[in-house]
Amino acid sequence: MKIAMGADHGGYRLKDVIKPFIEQLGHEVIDYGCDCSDSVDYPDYAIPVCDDVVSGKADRGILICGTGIGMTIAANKVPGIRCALVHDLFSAKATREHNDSNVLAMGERVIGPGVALEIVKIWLETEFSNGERHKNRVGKVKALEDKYALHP
Ligand SMILES: O=C(CO)[C@H](O)[C@H](O)[C@H](O)COP(=O)(O)O
Repeated sequence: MKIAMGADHGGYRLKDVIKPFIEQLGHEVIDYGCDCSDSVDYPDYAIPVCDDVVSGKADRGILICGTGIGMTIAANKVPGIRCALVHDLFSAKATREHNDSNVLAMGERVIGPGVALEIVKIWLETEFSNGERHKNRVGKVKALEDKYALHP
């Protein structure tokens, strides 16, 4: 798969640990930065990743900031994005099976690299469930994008 990645200054160190790990798993990474501790704004890094996922340039996205919360809020403003904030292994599997999440967010100030790498592996390798109830619920979430869409 092609995985788009982005981080702010609170998450770039974890991004730089996860990136080679994803490549070792056989995936291609599109890295939108950032790459140093200079203070930046998380929406500027969330949006290019989400744009790639929505357009199909990337299959999935991974976003990292200090808590993962800012990235999650920004990502879920983009129609077509289902971004899950995950800091445990159970949720990594469940959000793929139940929510068909296409973007994963994590907080470098919340979890260590060991857990983060396990989360990434599970999240990349778990398929969306075929269960009708999950498809129905994701469909209702998609319908919200039309209901609350801004009109030009
Ligand atoms: O958006 C966040 C918090 O919800 C991210 O964790 C940011 O990385 C964090 O706010 C950055 O904080 P800083 O004090 O500017 O380093």
